[in-house]
Amino acid sequence: MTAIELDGLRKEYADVVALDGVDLTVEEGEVFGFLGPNGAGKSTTINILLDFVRPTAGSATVLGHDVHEESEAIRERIGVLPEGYEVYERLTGREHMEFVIESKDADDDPKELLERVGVADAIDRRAGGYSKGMKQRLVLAMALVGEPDLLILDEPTTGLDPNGAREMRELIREESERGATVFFSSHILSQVEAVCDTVGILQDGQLIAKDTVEGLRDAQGDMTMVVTVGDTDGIEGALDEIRSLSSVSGAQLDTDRVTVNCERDAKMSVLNAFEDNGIPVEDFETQEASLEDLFSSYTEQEEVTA
Ligand SMILES: Nc1ncnc2c1ncn2[C@@H]1O[C@H](COP(=O)(O)OP(=O)(O)OP(=O)(O)O)[C@@H](O)[C@H]1O
Repeated sequence: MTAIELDGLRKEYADVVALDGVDLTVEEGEVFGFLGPNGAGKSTTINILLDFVRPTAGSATVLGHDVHEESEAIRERIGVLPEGYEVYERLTGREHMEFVIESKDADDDPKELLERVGVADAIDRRAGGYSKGMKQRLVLAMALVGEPDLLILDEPTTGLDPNGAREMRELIREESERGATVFFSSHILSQVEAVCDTVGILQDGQLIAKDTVEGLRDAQGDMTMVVTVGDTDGIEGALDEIRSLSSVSGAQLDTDRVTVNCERDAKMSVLNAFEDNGIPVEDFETQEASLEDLFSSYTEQEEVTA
């Protein structure tokens, strides 16, 4: 069974098209990172999954259930950290947990879950006095109640300090190891890269890429090579030849290091071009595009072709 299935999902708000025909499948057990610039439609998608917002057209299922017709069945099996979550100011952390445990008919220990998110010390304090990050951790603990089959986390690391962000990554990994599917949106690409099996990039309401980070790199094709040369005499001739290779998009010399932007399979021809022109290669390293580079290259390409 698929964890999430979107089929031709469209959402219009007056004259704004927030989602423009999104097809997406997230398999059970996957850790899926949902990326996109501000206003791309990520929260709208999540709000449709949670039945907070109705789509204009298309359909969405979660764990095989229609998001609107069978929202109750879905609610029992998912855990959610929504955007703009709120806590009850007068209730303690423990009372929040007890409320969710009861409503989900679960038997979790409130303290244990609060320990997992690092706010067990404040278990008997009113949540109104929690800091922003503590509130977020509390809502996350509430999402973990009942070992949900699917966790939907909207920007889970916003508001967390670096330790909190690391703990969040660990928690996502633990939940995934338990067998849960995790679907989370984020702007913090390094976080996504560290934990996701698959990422989807949404832009202007359209899914413009869906792949593993490695797959996106392959599709993008480019990498950077930094070549250290033993001698720069006559290097201009070598650089001209390298720049004329169809698989090379640029080559720059800086003292004894040449930075070459090229396709991933061009490594040997670049190195040969140095040697053929009498320039000894002392060392070289390749730098893969980070998810950040891939993200900007995908979203900028779309802007150019739009
Ligand atoms: N209730 C609403 N009424 C009118 N327009 C809306 C509403 N909600 C969202 N939109 C519009 O739909 C588009 C998608 O917004 P959405 O919040 O889904 O994007 P997002 O990817 O979550 O952005 P961000 O990363 O900034 O949170 C935007 O143009 C936004 O202005």
